Amino acid sequence: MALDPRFFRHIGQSPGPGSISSATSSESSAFTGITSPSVMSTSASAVTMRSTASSPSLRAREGVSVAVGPQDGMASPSPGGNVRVVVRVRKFLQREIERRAECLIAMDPHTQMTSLQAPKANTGDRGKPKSQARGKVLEDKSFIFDNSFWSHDEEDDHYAHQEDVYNCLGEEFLDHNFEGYHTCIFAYGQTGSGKSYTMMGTPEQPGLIPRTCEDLFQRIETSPSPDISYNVRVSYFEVYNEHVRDLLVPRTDPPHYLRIRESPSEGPYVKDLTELTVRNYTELMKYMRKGDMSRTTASTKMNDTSSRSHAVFTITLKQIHHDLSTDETTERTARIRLVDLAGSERAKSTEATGARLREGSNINKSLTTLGRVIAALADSKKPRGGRKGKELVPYRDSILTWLLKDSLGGNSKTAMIACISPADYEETLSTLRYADQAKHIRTSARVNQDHVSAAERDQQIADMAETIRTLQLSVSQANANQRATEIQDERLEEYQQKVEKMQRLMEETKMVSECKIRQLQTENEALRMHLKLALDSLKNPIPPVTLEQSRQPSLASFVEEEQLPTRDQENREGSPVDPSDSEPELWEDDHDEEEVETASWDSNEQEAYHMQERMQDLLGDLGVFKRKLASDHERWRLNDQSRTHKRRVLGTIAANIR
Ligand SMILES: Nc1ncnc2c1ncn2[C@@H]1O[C@H](COP(=O)(O)OP(=O)(O)OP(=O)(O)O)[C@@H](O)[C@H]1O
Repeated sequence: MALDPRFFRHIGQSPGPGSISSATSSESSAFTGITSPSVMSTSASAVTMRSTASSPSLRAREGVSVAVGPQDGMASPSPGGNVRVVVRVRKFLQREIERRAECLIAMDPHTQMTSLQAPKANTGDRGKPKSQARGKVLEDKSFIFDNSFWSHDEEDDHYAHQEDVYNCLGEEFLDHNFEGYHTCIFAYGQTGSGKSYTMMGTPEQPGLIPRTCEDLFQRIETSPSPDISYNVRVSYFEVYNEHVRDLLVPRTDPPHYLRIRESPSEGPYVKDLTELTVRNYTELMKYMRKGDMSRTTASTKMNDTSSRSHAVFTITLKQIHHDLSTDETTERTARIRLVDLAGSERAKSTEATGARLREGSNINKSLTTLGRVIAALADSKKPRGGRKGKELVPYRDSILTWLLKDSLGGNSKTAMIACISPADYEETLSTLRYADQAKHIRTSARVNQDHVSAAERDQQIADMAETIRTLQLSVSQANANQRATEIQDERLEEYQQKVEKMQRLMEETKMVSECKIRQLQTENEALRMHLKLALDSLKNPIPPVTLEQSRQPSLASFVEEEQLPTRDQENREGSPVDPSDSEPELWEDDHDEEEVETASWDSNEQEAYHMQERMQDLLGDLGVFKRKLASDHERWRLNDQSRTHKRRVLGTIAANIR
């Protein structure tokens, strides 16, 4: 570990204490890049090898001048460096022990060589180095990397613990961050090969990310210069099924995905990504764990807690140094990107179906693109500077490569940790080939430093104050507009409620009216019938049958007798009529009957007449009622039209307001 030499020079002090992470951590280990005791003992050849790989570590240590680079307010240039590539093999997992898997990996701590042995066809074939698989000849392969971390058997001397990986790689990269470089460390490998273990680790065995965070705050807290102030911010996102999701905000259903934008100075970035300022290690870890919990993982046949997404944890370190004597400020910004990629997987091995299968195919797709990007960047014969060259690197073919564009081939010191399983020939060979290609990638890291004079700073402050004022104005304007919109919305809602209520009322009234009409129509019909019957019976009176029988002869006799008295009178004209001979009773009776009949006719006629009069009145009333109903209907129809019109107008107002 080393603190920024420029700052030490400024205050004339030596670097602070070493990393708290490891007792084996020391300047010598950082120089050699080898920290486990056994590896340290064989450091000579390793040093030679890493020197030729032009690792960022050596450049940074030699390049103290970088830290005191040009004071012109521009980022200082630095020669390009190759991507640093390390490989780590894990121990056997339970399922591999159970199937008595054979370890196909060997690592030489002297040369940092990783060898992959072809699997034997059967146990009797021990001597034969070659075997056949699907028509292909499987051969032993060897690769040399910047570091080969042997984490297979803890009993071995050169076993690499979590802290060894950090001391060898993480610590050195943190040095670069304090020097003002952007860095990126990403773990690559097949599913279940140990990427998350290396990057995150477990609470008992913390990985590279927590160790980097811890060391970062250790360095800040023990910073010897009071003139330097630090600002640390973190963000954490995942790329899942080709979508970006913020891991520092609670999960939502449906998930909220973020968009990617590109700025001319910063390259591609995630828009609206949460970036939190952190003051200490505890706070930072809290956010990291929160993000970790939110990350998409699932159990597969190959790994109980398989990461189904690529996770990108970013720490932005800003160092502001103010020189009291000149009243000048120097700002250094470094971005520490720590990436835990999802593992490549074979559907056949994972036996995934449904969502898992879809995830797996998306993971493979983006990793294939990463492979093509690495291949394009590693092919030094192809020009990369011009327009033509840019088009050759397929960054945009996946979200992952698009977002890592700067880290893979731009302003960053980058390391790849290739994680391999000890007993999977084909997958391991593929990973080692990827890693081998990545060694050839050269990035163009530069110190991100801004030098600001007192006058420039004052101008910046004035500009910022102006921007803040404008923003405040637009915020208050927006607030006012929002309030007005809210009031309009409330009114609109109120009005709509009233309209609905009115509509309901009218519908109810209409129903009652319809019911009344039906009743009146029935009554009217009944009255019509009644009247018709009454008139019919008046016009054609039909006497009751009994009355008809008794009254028929009497009527006949009545007619006869009506004529008789005339003759009798004629006969009796000369002779006195015996009053006793006359039939006065009969005459009286007949006369009474006639009178009764006439009276009854009169009263029936009267009754019919009254009834007719009443019917006329009722029909008249009905006509009035019908006319009233028709006018009510017309009124409602007009109201309905005006309501529709009002609604339309209000709708247009609301839409205009929004
Ligand atoms: N160096 C190691 N030492 C001990 N255990 C390890 C080591 N590396 C990996 N493991 C164990 O192997 C298993 C798989 O590791 P891990 O989850 O890190 O794989 P991965 O590459 O991240 O997988 P995926 O891509 O599916 O997420 C875990 O149980 C982990 O604890």
